[in-house]
Amino acid sequence: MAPPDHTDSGSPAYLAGLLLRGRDVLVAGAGAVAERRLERLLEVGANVRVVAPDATAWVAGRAEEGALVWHRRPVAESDVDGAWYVIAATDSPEVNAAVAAAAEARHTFCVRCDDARHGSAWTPASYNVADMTVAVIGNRSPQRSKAVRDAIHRAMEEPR
Ligand SMILES: C[C@@]1(CC(=O)O)c2cc3[nH]c(cc4nc(cc5[nH]c(cc(n2)[C@H]1CCC(=O)O)[C@@](C)(CC(=O)O)[C@@H]5CCC(=O)O)C(CC(=O)O)=C4CCC(=O)O)c(CCC(=O)O)c3CC(=O)O
Ligand SMILES: NC(=O)C1=CN([C@@H]2O[C@H](COP(=O)(O)OP(=O)(O)OC[C@H]3O[C@@H](n4cnc5c(N)ncnc54)[C@H](O)[C@@H]3O)[C@@H](O)[C@H]2O)C=CC1
Repeated sequence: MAPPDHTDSGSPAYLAGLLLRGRDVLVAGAGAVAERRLERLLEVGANVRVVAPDATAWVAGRAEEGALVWHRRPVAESDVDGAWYVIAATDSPEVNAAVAAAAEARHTFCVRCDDARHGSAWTPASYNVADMTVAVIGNRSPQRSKAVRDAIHRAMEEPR
């Protein structure tokens, strides 16, 4: 089910703060995009399973030290079983579509990195400081969200 393209106010995404500590998260694909999202998932303590034939050196390193589990093979629909949250970040639109469909069938939120409208969650541009996270989300406008996030970051650092 595709989200609406726009609303009368704000992003079409409903922002929620997911508490993923100790919860199972599936990341399909282990390239640059997956890596960017994995950093934060590990910071918040999610139990991450990565499924991908190849991974970046950073992902392989985190797997080696036990920070996440890396299954070195193509993803299967059954990998979605048990996950609270899914990121479909392979470089194959067909594979991402199959992962997103498996997540939809299980009522599990899924970010589809190649075709956001056919996923059920989006990743904000974020910034973390002490016990505070700033997250900005637009309407498939990551560059604009990044710019707003950076502006907020600068404002937070200005002396009062
Ligand atoms: C909708 C969303 C869904 C989601 O993936 O979660 C989405 C979708 C898509 N992004 C695409 C492209 C790029 N996205 C980035 C970067 C970021 N993308 C992020 C979020 C989101 N991206 C979600 C909500 C965004 C919003 O607020 O509106 C950020 C903020 C967060 C993060 O990724 O961690 C992060 C900045 C992180 C930071 O710097 O902190 C770059 C690189 C860059 O900018 O450096 C590029 C390549 C250059 C370009 O095209 O701009 C494509 C086309 C893919 C294709 O070609 O196949 C799609 C697909 C589509 O729109 O359907
Ligand atoms: N949403 C966003 O912010 C952005 C999204 N993209 C999209 O994300 C996709 C991925 O980008 P990158 O990480 O740069 O690609 P990449 O080429 O660096 O990595 C692709 C990953 O997918 C894995 N993979 C391939 N087939 C698979 C399968 N059957 N099962 C499991 N894993 C499989 C590969 O092993 C590899 O780890 C791009 O093709 C593009 O469509 C690109 C830039 C930003």
